[in-house]
Amino acid sequence: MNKISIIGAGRVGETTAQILAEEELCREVALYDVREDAAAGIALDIFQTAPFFEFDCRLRGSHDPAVIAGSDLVVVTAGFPRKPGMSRSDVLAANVRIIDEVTDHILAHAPDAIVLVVSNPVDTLTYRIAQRTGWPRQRVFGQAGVLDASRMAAFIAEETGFSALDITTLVLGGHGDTMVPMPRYCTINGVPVSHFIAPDRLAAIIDRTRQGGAEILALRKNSSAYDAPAAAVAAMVDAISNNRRRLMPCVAMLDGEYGERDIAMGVPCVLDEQGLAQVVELELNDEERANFTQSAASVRADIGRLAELDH
Ligand SMILES: NC(=O)C1=CN([C@@H]2O[C@H](COP(=O)(O)OP(=O)(O)OC[C@H]3O[C@@H](n4cnc5c(N)ncnc54)[C@H](O)[C@@H]3O)[C@@H](O)[C@H]2O)C=CC1
Ligand SMILES: O=C([O-])CC(=O)C(=O)O
Repeated sequence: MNKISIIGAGRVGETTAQILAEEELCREVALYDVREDAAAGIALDIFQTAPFFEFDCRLRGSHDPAVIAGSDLVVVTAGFPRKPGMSRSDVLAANVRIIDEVTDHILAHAPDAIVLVVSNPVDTLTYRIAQRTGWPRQRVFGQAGVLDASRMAAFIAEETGFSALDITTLVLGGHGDTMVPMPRYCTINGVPVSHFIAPDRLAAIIDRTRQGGAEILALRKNSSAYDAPAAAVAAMVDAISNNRRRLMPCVAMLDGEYGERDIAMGVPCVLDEQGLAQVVELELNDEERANFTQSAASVRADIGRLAELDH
């Protein structure tokens, strides 16, 4: 991939830029932020790590949105993070204005790009960008489940003592308290986690996963999580940039899959160089189905607020 832009050079944006450059996932990373000179300073600072991390990817930052021109992929990390005690939905009204402005910059300067949305509430803002651009779901999708699954994997590694490398997890649904961890699909090198973890301990891990973002927020206090979120974004970018056809949970626009339509939420998808190549439909059991439906209802409540915010 030639050029990847990051809109919003805050904590998640900056950390993502560093990983994309270090891993040489493209030839150029462009950073755009409304804060005067901030993106330029961050790009320069990261480029000056090139001799240490041995990369020759270029970085450029600006408060002129034209810096994103010609991007193959745009990562959207602009917007307010929540503060302790808030839900992600509490920043919807503030962030939808930012996201609309950002979308117009993408339409104007990067009309052929794939858009990877990170800003919260990510399901609703992915939906918003899909609506405003009118682009197919293949090119507009969001990051949530890759991060949520990595948290669940960390908790399982702590609980069992097994290497995090051997743990596979899956989290679907909206990126909120109603997210849907899928223990039936969680294994340690193919062995179901239920073989190693008692039901009450597994229930506690599921609950902790649902609260994973709030746990970091409560500890960091001045910011929400950004190291693992940036790594999750970079993993998705790597799948796209290297045409890997990886199976990853993505915030995808649904068109009847899982019984839902006109909504964006987390489902397993195949990522390749075109973006979101395919939504994979799993057979859900009764409990998973009930949880997924409840999660869809909560995302839909936020999507319903978009119309009110337009007035
Ligand atoms: N989907 C996910 O899994 C995750 C989502 N997030 C979300 O990502 C967003 C960013 O989080 P942080 O980087 O921690 O916040 P931050 O406050 O460090 O950075 C946000 C950046 O957006 C910029 N910005 C604001 N309005 C803009 C505009 N109109 N155009 C361009 N840039 C603009 C700000 O100047 C700031 O630099 C938040 O909404 C947060 O909730 C964070 C972690 C995980
Ligand atoms: O918790 C937050 O607000 C940020 C986020 O989405 C996460 O870390 O999962």
